[in-house]
Amino acid sequence: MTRQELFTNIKKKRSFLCVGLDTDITKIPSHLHKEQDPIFEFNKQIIDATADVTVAYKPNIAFYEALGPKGWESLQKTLDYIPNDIFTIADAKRGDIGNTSALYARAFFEAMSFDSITVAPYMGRDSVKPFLQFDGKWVILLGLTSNEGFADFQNEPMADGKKLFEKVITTSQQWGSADNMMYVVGATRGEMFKEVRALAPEHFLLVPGIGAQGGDLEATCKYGMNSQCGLLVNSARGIIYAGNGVDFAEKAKLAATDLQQQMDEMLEKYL
Ligand SMILES: O=c1ccn([C@@H]2O[C@H](COP(=O)(O)O)[C@@H](O)[C@H]2O)c(=O)[nH]1
Repeated sequence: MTRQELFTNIKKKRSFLCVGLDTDITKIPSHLHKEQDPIFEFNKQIIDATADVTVAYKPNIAFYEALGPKGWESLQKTLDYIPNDIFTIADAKRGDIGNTSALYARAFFEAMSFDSITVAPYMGRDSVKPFLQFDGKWVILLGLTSNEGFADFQNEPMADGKKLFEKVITTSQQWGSADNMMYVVGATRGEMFKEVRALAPEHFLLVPGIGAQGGDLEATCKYGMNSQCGLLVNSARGIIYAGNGVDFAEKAKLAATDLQQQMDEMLEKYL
């Protein structure tokens, strides 16, 4: 999917919502356990309930690989079920020496057909570039993460006075462009979106941290939105576990629609 197609979907749905499919077998409603593949059945119902207000789905791979081969099967079925016009993100946070990264890329872009993958940048250029060799696919580099520990390294000044996340964002622009690279910036980072936008005005940002982590949608949009919206805002637990009974999908739909309506207002205000 191209940047323009992503923006067209955002305008059409008045939404830049990314639903996180962080499906935990211990948290899904008990009535689903009688199904042959409870994880897929849960995801299927979540997708049916939220697809009309959603522009991206982001399964976090940990939730699937923790279940072994059966988890990978549920992931593949989920990916196949997501409508073609919705952007897919493998939140896998991969990255290794070049030949290994090349195989991670094949796993998620060829064996599975995700549109994008999250990549940890800290092994540098040869660990990231293999993911950028696939036409129409995207790398989403960790920039400024949503968790408390972001301050340990990402926000630390380096010898040249630049913070590590600034260095990641500027240097990585030599490897890819706004048409095949995005950055992860947490919704908990507030005004720091200004610093990110000064360095990457055109790139899309994947923004986790809304909902369960208490991130701020208004600040994210005020400081982070660009002329093509430039934001994919993720919520997982806040949507998929909005309910825990037989009506879990309806509750998820309400939570997703509530967020979409706030996004509609943000688009009106800041785009
Ligand atoms: O900085 C980051 C990077 C990734 N994540 C991931 O996003 C979701 C957030 O889930 P919620 O339930 O909406 O909190 C999850 O998959 C994280 O691994 C992040 O939170 N922060």
